[in-house]
Amino acid sequence: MISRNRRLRTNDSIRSLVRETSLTTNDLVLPMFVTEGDNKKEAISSMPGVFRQSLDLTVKTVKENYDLGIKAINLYMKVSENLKDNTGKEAWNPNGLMQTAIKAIKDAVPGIIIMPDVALDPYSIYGHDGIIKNGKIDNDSTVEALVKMGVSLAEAGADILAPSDMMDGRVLAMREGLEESGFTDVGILSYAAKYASAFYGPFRSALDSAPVDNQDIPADKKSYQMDFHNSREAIDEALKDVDEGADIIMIKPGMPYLDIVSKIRELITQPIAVYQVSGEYAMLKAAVQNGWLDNDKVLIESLTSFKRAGADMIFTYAAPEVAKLLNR
Ligand SMILES: NCC(=O)CCC(=O)O
Ligand SMILES: [Mg+2]
Repeated sequence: MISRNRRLRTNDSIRSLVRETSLTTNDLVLPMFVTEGDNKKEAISSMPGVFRQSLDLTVKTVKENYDLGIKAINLYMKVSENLKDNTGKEAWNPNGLMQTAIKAIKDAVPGIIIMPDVALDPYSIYGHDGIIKNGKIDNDSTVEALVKMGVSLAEAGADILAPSDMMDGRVLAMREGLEESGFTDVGILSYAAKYASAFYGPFRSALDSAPVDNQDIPADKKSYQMDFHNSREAIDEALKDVDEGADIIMIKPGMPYLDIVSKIRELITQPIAVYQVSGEYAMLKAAVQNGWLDNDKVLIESLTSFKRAGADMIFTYAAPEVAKLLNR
């Protein structure tokens, strides 16, 4: 034998020398759930270690995580039922929870990159990302609403808008809305390939935002989120969003969709984000709680696999504990 691959695996030093990818705190984006009120910290049972917090505690958590090296957060609001309707208009209330949260966090931690979620589902009585017309999710009126939401979040101080709704044409409309309002430096991270996935279950219970059971409206999000049987369609979605002005492209969920990450990596030059979604997080944590998997090892391995597939940044609920592991 001339070639022995094991030579370069002999010890830790040689392995680190030939390492092709590595995970650092620079890669991490922390998704956070904010709820109304003061001094509130509510556990989310299907997401061990993740909490819905009122804004005062959220600001503290952001500060702690910034000091650990986490430079970006992705925000989700849980608003009360009486603020929800079919238009989602609470989403662009200048004094709404999201707008207030962005201002308070920026004041306390000016260096943090705030990437608010842009979608109507937390504000929709139907739990859909769009406005319902004649029993269907109406694309174009939803896009108009999303532009209003996006501009209002930019006014509050958002750095990068993160539209997760999967309506067609919303990236271009949002880019134009931002330009016209003078927010030329506010970026767009588009959820370009977001699949209709069963892995979002724990997230929807965290925000109480699942599509409601009502025979007059669609029971699922399959008319706008992607069919998980497809991959060419994901490429088309990503290329379109790049053409429409997206600065960063998101692929979601993560672990079951690494083939998509790898394909899109070959085709675009823009940074790619991947989301380790609530169901992936829940799955790992459940096995850890049973003593079946080693927490630290599976977290690092699963997140590193996103980097290997081609991701530049990773949205993960485990960001705080992973940052601590990486800082050791
Ligand atoms: N825009 C956020 C989601 O759709 C769900 C994420 C998750 O399941 O973690
Ligand atoms: Mg699209």
